[in-house]
Amino acid sequence: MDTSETQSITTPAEDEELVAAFETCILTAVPMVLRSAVELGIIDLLAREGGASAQLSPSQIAAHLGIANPDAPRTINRMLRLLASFSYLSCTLHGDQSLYGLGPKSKYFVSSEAGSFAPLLRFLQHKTLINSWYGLQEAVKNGGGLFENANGTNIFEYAGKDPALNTVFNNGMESPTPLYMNKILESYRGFEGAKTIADLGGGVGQNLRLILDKFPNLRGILYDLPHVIKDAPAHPRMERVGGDLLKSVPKADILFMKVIFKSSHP
Ligand SMILES: C[S@@+](CC[C@H](N)C(=O)[O-])C[C@H]1O[C@@H](n2cnc3c(N)ncnc32)[C@H](O)[C@@H]1O
Repeated sequence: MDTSETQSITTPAEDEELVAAFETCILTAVPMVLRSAVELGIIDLLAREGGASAQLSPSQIAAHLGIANPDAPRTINRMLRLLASFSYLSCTLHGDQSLYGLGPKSKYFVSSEAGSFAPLLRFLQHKTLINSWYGLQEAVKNGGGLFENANGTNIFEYAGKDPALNTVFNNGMESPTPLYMNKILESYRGFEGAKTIADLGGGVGQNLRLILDKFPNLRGILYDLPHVIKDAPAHPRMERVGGDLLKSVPKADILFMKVIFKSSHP
């Protein structure tokens, strides 16, 4: 048969759409696998032992982590192959052996004072939050909020009653902050000249501490719900005040709010 006369059934664009649609069905696996790789300590291990260019085999990874299960290297290989195919890790083939190292995106999930998305991933992939998504159709049909419908109250009140989730929530908000707040502080001039700033819904003070460190003449008020404020570390120019911003807010030259959204809808 003369292949030059073969008719294309689909266009290249349609082929891409088909692959993208199929990929969507398995996308859930990506943050789930990444979360497990973080929790197992694989991402930190690759940063520590693998360095910028060195790579480790699944067997070496299992040995470093002290995992005795003989099937673990096989499972780790499957996990890391998925993460490599989504550019989280690098992967090199040596014969039939795959070696893995940090990749373009995984550096943002390494534990670091300079900021990490790992705790945010841990929070957003928490069973309590994931479970709420199953109520989306119900919320569309009968109203209410996703989290409220599944858990009887909003995420903020719920965290106040569940200390473990409260910690996961606060860490999830705190840990990525330096990744973008330091960039904002390099160019934003709006804090200059002010004497006081109140961070409303400021979490455990992650943004405010960076702002105060950058502006030594500024004094700050960290304002959040009492169960959040009790875990906020001290800063010499920061007052920590527990309260409800829907009822009252402190007075200050600047009222700062970041990632605050309050809604009774999903
Ligand atoms: C998504 S977090 C953002 C934290 C911080 N602003 C940041 O950018 O990382 C929302 C914060 O708002 C706080 N919050 C929610 N409702 C509040 C209320 N009624 N009064 C005070 N704080 C509230 C939560 O406790 C939480 O710390």
